[in-house]
Amino acid sequence: MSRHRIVRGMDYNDEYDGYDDVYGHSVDDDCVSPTDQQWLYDRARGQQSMSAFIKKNKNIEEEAEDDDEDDDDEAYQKARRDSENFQMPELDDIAQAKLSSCVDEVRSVVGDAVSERRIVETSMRFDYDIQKILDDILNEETNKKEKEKRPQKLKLNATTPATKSSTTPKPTPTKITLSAVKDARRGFDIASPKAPSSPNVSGRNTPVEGGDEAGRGSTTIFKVSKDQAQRNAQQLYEQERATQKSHIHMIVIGHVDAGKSTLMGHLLYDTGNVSQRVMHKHEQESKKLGKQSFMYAWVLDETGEERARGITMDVGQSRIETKTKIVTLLDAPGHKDFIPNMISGATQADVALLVVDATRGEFESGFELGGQTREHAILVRSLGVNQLGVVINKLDTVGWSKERFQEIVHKLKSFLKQAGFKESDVSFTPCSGLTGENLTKAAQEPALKAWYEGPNLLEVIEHFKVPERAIDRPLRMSVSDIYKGTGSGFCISGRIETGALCVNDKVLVGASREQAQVKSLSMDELTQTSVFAGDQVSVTLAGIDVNNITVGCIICDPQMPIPVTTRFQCRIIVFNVKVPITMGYPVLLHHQSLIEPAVVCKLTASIHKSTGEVVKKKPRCLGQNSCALVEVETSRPICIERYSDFKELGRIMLRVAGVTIAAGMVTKIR
Ligand SMILES: Nc1nc2c(ncn2[C@@H]2O[C@H](COP(=O)(O)OP(=O)(O)OP(=O)(O)O)[C@@H](O)[C@H]2O)c(=O)[nH]1
Repeated sequence: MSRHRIVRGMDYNDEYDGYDDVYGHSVDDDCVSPTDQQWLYDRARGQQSMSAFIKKNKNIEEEAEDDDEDDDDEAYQKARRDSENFQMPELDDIAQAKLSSCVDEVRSVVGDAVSERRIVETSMRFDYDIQKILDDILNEETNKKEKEKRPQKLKLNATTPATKSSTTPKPTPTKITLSAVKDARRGFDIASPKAPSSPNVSGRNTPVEGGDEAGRGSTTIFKVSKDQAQRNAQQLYEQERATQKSHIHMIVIGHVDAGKSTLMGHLLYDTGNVSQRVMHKHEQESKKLGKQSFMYAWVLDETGEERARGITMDVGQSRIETKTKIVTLLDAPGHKDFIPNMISGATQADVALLVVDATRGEFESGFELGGQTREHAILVRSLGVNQLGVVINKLDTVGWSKERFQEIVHKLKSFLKQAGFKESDVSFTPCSGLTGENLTKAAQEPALKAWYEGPNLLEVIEHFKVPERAIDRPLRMSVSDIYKGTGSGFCISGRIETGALCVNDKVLVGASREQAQVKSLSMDELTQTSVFAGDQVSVTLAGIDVNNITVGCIICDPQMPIPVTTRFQCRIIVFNVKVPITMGYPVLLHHQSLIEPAVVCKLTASIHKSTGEVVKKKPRCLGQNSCALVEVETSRPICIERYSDFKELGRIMLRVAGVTIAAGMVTKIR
């Protein structure tokens, strides 16, 4: 009896409507089928693979673009640093050039502690005289008086005051050195956060009329403790974690029924992470329901509905310890209805295990006939996962056939290369999650032992490299869950993408820019005093209404806030579109755990996949397998980063009617 009776009972013609022309076509040994050409990147046709696309985008900032875009970029730089939707004044070309070089020069001295608006205003006021501008900015008292006297010449969006500084010693501009300025900045009397007039006033759940009134454009730099402001996160990390094992998050992906939960459940049991008593209970209970073959899957499929329906619906989480690592396992749902959950899980992952069912006909339906093997692999790669362990599972059903193993490896190798995985970062392991063959011990089954001498699954996991963590960057944490804690305040959970977070730290929450205080931190239910980039954590927050925080929002450093915007430019690769993308195309934007309705509001240019050169400015539409610069607009403000600034927060995915139509990287924030 199939575990997925209900799913299998579905009308797949309806279910996979829309996938026909993208997913489910074979990559043959030597050639790609004609329909695959629509979305796979065929080098033979002079087009670039996704790997090249992704590689290319790593240097996106350095790419030359057309003149219009250069102008836009100036605007972007300002908007990004100001962390608000600050509108640049309209100036003629010469004034614009003067202003730009002035802002850059001032910025190189004062760093990010001074708002963009402040620099622009001061630059214009002092007719681009650098010395006067620096003098003014670094002398708060003078600046304050000047500001009071002078009428507002620029039409600005936000109503909040610009950054204040009061106690900065007035340095002689000619003597300013970077270190001196840094010291001076530390002495700024940073304005305290303005208390919201009502808890809901600027909440993400309560969009406020007039956009910029919503507090997202605030230029206030919040006051934080000296300890928080001067913390050396890298040093703290080394002190606290030097003796601990490194930690990685591994997502387990693959087509529905490939055996992911069984494999992980068995692995957890074999590594001693599930007691015999619990396993016995699962065995007895699953037997009663005539579903004994799911007993290992039940370790991770914990909800009644998942067990009754026989499918994983949300990402199950558990952890194992290897000799050198702590590995958090994220068991993703395979069915296409739950891809949003799978995406949310994949955003937390460092590495992935792709499970395929070796059973004849089953591998083919997962890989070639509209299955999720392809989509999952492409999604995790687009989300930045570059190490992949492929598990050729259920090999017991084909008598441990070497030929079947090789056939599958061959087909997958070719596809994964085109999806952007480096050959050296991909491994293939024959296993049976049900029998436990080759999971934690070398192959025992004679038919497998006869031809396989490679690593078992645990060794594969052990050999994953730990990605570098951006610990010394400003704090960014994406919220994937919100729940009521045991004490006062409430809890959020999610991944620290960059930086560090300590108990008592002040943080800014999402697009509302409201401030909250960290009351407690925990990781795997253990209390912590500090957590770091790469950690999956629970945080108890105080000082903010629970209604003002939503899944998908970003928690950030009050002194280096994340940009908030409703419009950004991104470079996308189009996978599958029934109707070509035109201006006004409605999509669901996936960014970390955020799912937000959005519109493709501008088709800036079609670009060449290999060279990144503009092929056509302002194309009228984008078809399958095209690469383009587009602008996306959301109805509500969201927190987002440029890929070149924070690659962790600069990736997006566009989906329409349950189908992933494009993946991309944010290149500019408006
Ligand atoms: N013969 C055999 N059957 C297996 C193996 N692994 C899993 N199965 C069976 O395959 C079915 C599906 O297994 P699951 O572990 O639930 O599959 P899954 O990939 O987690 O399913 P979703 O998460 O819902 O996509 C169950 O009936 C399992 O007993 C295996 O190695 N060999």
